[in-house]
Amino acid sequence: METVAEVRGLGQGYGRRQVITDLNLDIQLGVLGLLGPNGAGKTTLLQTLATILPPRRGTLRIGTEVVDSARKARRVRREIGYLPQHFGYYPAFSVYDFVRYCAWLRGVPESEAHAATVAAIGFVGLSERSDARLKTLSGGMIRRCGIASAIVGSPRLILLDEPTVGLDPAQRLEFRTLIRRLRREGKAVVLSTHLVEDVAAVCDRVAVMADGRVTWQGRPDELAALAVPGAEGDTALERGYMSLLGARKVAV
Ligand SMILES: Nc1ncnc2c1ncn2[C@@H]1O[C@H](COP(=O)(O)OP(=O)(O)OP(=O)(O)O)[C@@H](O)[C@H]1O
Repeated sequence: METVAEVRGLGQGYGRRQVITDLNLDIQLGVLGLLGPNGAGKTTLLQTLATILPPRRGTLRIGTEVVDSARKARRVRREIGYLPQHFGYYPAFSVYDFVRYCAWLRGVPESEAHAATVAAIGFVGLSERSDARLKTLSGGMIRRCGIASAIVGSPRLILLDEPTVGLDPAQRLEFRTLIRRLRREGKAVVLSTHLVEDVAAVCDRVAVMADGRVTWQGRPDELAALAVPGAEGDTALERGYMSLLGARKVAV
């Protein structure tokens, strides 16, 4: 399986605070779920992969490029789509304006920007609302718009930080359909979430983070198989995940 991004020995932090320590991760084609308790470092890792935070230690490789300078970060950014947990937008922008602006930020060439914008808006099913102002859209439509902004220009690596927060059940099902389509189109998607059901529904692999490290990696069925008798959780995957977290607490 082709590796789209690779992190080796990553150290990351804010000021004097160390948040990620010696983290190693390979990101391959398909959908990787990133699970972990609050504060584990998931957002910090996604921001590093998005080349927003330069690694303090270790290396980040995107495609064939080792990203060790601002110039190289700019070069690979075209290949990366990032949807932050709380993404900002101008409420007066239309859907089209917003996605086109994101295409410009990503460096999509001007000659391709219109077609790329129209395609991304079509992908998330918002073509008929293309001229609607963002302030008139529902929360679910705003999220879809955010996904359009992350995929415009067809990046290979798509990083989604808790994209289903606040969505109703029907919108979450729609979201899963979009993720499955991205997988079919040969993308590498990293999905940070607290919703184990989303991982069970769409992820090929799971990485569990705790205290700034990846503490477990494998397939969802392998995570489910870690469940110990009497483990908390409503689904097999939740029971496996809770057992892993419990085991970690005992081990520390
Ligand atoms: N800008 C910042 N300045 C200082 N500390 C930060 C900053 N951003 C995050 N942190 C700290 O870094 C640690 C990791 O945060 P991060 O947001 O990466 O975790 P997370 O796994 O995404 O958490 P959550 O599930 O709550 O979103 C936390 O202890 C957090 O308080």
